[in-house]
Amino acid sequence: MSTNIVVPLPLDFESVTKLPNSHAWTLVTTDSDPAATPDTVPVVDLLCPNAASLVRHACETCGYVQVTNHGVPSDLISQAELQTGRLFSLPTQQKLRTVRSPNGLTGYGLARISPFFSKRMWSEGFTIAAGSQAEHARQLWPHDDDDHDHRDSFCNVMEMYQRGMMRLAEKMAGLMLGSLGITAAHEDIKWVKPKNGCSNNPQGVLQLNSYPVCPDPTKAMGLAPHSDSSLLTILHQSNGIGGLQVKEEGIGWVPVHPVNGALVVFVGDLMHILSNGRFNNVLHRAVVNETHHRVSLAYFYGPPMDVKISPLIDNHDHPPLYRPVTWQEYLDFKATHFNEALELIKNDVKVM
Ligand SMILES: C=C1C[C@]23C[C@@]1(O)CC[C@H]2[C@@]12CCC[C@@](C)(C(=O)O1)[C@H]2[C@@H]3C(=O)O
Ligand SMILES: O=C(O)CCC(=O)C(=O)O
Ligand SMILES: [Fe+2]
Repeated sequence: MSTNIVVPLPLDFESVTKLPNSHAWTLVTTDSDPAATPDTVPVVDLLCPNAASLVRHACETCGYVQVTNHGVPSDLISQAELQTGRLFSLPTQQKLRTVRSPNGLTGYGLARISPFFSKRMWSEGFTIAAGSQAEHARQLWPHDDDDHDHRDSFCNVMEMYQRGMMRLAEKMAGLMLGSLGITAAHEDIKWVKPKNGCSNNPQGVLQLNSYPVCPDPTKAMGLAPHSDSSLLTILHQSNGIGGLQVKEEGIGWVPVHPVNGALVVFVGDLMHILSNGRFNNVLHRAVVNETHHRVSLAYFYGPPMDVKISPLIDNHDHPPLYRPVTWQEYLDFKATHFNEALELIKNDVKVM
């Protein structure tokens, strides 16, 4: 006997003129409170000689940093944003051909954290991993003629974008870990710089997010508060259209305005574990607006799926806070326990 699991689908946003009750959250403040502006916006030029210590400071305090001179061509980023906009502007029926299966990783659908909230989010997502763009593009554009061109340009751009992101992610991982005195020579993180032909490679997952224009942004939530499960996440957000916010201790939700040419790098849960709690896996969310369709491209970088991650800086004064975990195990905890996942892998603290 087969069980039919019903996957909740994103709304057909274009056909909606009034915020449905299913999507109405209790007041989401979208305006930035001037008092809630951080003292320093962490923007680091990666060509600057003291980039590593600036990155380290940002990771320890804010948990994110905006990087410039990152080496990813601006033209490639614009192309990827354009292709993302084009994908989400397809008719709903066409996007639904690639809908993510209940236990699947890739394809079109709601944010995975949706089941943890009683209200729906005002967004749709599309996940790409390990070359999945080719199969999805065939489903999205199945015909020859014009479809063929759309298919090719989508696949080429997404492939190049993932390659650029992987390169930058490796650079950022090296900088972050190096700033803590952990180098690639360390036995436990040899996979950060894999040798040619080595099969134990780091993994990348590309998540395309779309936040359609919303009739009542003060009551809608684009993407609910979460931290990322990755080691680090590289985010590009539409130029000039804000929406990303981070939670600052003692302040509240603070906007992260897009900086022209910069990419946002978040400390993920696995980096928080590796750094034995020193790097802040910052809580963040996305809010929506009434006039502009916003897209973002989030690249999640993590270790090879079967590699155990455990705190690398521990000493007598700071015993390891967490027990070893693979990315896959951690994603499974996250899928069942969401923001409590880290608690599940905490070592018992013995109170004397
Ligand atoms: C590698 C991954 C991180 C992610 C789960 C996923 O398997 C692919 C989508 C990612 C995403 C994007 C939106 C926020 C988030 C919490 C979610 O629901 O899906 C993240 C996941 C994560 O970091 O745990
Ligand atoms: O769209 C954004 O600004 C945030 C996206 C995000 O946090 C994510 O995809 O994990
Ligand atoms: Fe995120």
